Amino acid sequence: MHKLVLIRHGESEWNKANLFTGWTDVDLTDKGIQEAQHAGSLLQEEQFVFDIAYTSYLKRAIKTLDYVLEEMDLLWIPVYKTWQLNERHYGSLQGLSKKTTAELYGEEQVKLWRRSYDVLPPALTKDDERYPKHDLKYRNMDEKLIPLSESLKETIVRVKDYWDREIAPQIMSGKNVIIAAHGNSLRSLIMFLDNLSPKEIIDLNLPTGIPLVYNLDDQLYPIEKYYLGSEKHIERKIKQVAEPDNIME
Ligand SMILES: O=C(O)[C@H](O)COP(=O)(O)O
Repeated sequence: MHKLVLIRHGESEWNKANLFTGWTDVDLTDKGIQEAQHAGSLLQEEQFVFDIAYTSYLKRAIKTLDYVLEEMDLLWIPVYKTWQLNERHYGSLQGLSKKTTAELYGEEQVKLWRRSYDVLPPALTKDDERYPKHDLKYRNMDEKLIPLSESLKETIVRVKDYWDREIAPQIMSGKNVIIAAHGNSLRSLIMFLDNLSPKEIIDLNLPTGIPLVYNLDDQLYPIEKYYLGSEKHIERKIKQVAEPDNIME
């Protein structure tokens, strides 16, 4: 049996402000730091040990992983960063308030943008300052791969490609892996791990900073999965993510 742990980054500045974030590189809030540290201490208490870690190019996920590994005294393990684990690109919604967007376009439309499998958020144009090519991090990236907007469907393609090439072989070879990433890049991973349908994925919402543990068989099919932490607290956090009006605390 193989163990895999997924963790969505702790609360970010833009989670707190209720803004569409996507590839915008915003920092953790103090609460987000505490969530990450708490996740690390839970994993430590439960005697998890990791051999290798993966994260995105975005500091909210990178720092979450760092706080987790620091709590576990595992800062020395190899950490691989990739744009392929970045949050789904939210196109020209990035920077807009989720609440105001719902008032302008209606809650149904916002739910489609946020949770449907294949509805694309409105795209950026290449002269927009939010276009990733203007960001140093992506300067060596093949322009054909740089998104102007992504639905979950597109996000899954790049997450699955990285999973198949890099992560799955490490797990198969016996390594314990932790992945610190984002609400929708992790929903993508979960969609293919759990073999969810486009209808089933709509209702999956990931809380910030809570470790999700998978026990996988030799073919990497899930045998069991569970969140670490108090059930009531986790349910409340999931609800906040699911309902736009409750995202603000
Ligand atoms: O990019 C964002 O705004 C968040 O990380 C995820 O947002 P969502 O829960 O609205 O998809």
